[in-house]
Amino acid sequence: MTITPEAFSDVERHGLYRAIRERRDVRSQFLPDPVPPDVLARLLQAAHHAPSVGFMQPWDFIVIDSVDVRRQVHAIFERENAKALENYAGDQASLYKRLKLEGILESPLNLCITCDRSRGGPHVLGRNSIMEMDMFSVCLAVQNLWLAARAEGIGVGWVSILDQQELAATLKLPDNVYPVAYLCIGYVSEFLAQPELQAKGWRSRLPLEELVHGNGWGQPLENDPLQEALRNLAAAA
Ligand SMILES: Cc1cc2c(cc1C)N(C[C@H](O)[C@H](O)[C@H](O)COP(=O)(O)O)c1[nH]c(=O)[nH]c(=O)c1N2
Repeated sequence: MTITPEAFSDVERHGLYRAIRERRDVRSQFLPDPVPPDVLARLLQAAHHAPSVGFMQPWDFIVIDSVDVRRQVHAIFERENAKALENYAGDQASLYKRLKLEGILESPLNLCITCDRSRGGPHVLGRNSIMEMDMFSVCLAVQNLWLAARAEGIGVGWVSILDQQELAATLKLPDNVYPVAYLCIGYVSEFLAQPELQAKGWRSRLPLEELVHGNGWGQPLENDPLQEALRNLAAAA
């Protein structure tokens, strides 16, 4: 069975681009309202429909609603965040201290998306040369869930300031299972119009036209109609 390749309607297309544009990493705006099971099931299904190397589907989803487990993860965050702060000095350190970088306890639900590196046996189609392809596949599942959540009005925040081994022990992961993404999930009071790190002056979005190269690193696209189209898009934004 196939599906005809006709384009999405304007409304559908705009909806997809809107979800991409208005998706945010949420830390500060979580509401305590629970995520209904049918909505969570849709988000998990969106994640499960991500592409994966050799159709490996290396992900598992650990749904964490226990406050006790979340407190343990939060304690790991606090230790790791204190270490991360040591990388900065002066004004940058003061700004780093003021950043809110997780919503582990404020969000009603945490979700860990893992990568089972041995799923489907040792030889995975497409993972023969680059072993990390299974991890990249899990990242695509994360992004699917993140975008679907935005369309449902639900915020997602990725917390990576965590010791991976301590997190794996807390979640009782087997040796072959790697915790790729620790996510905080819940309805929000608002979605910020721009990334929180940009709003707080940490870092800004880079101009897309400076990141598009022609035929090799650093090769210009000058006079290329694509360069022109990129500039037009930036001007319209
Ligand atoms: C792999 C990975 C890991 C992290 C993140 C993202 C990704 C992709 N981000 C969120 C990140 O800061 C955010 O995506 C950017 O600042 C851009 O903002 P928007 O996602 O567009 O709102 C993130 N944010 C945070 O507050 N604490 C964290 O530990 C992390 N870790």
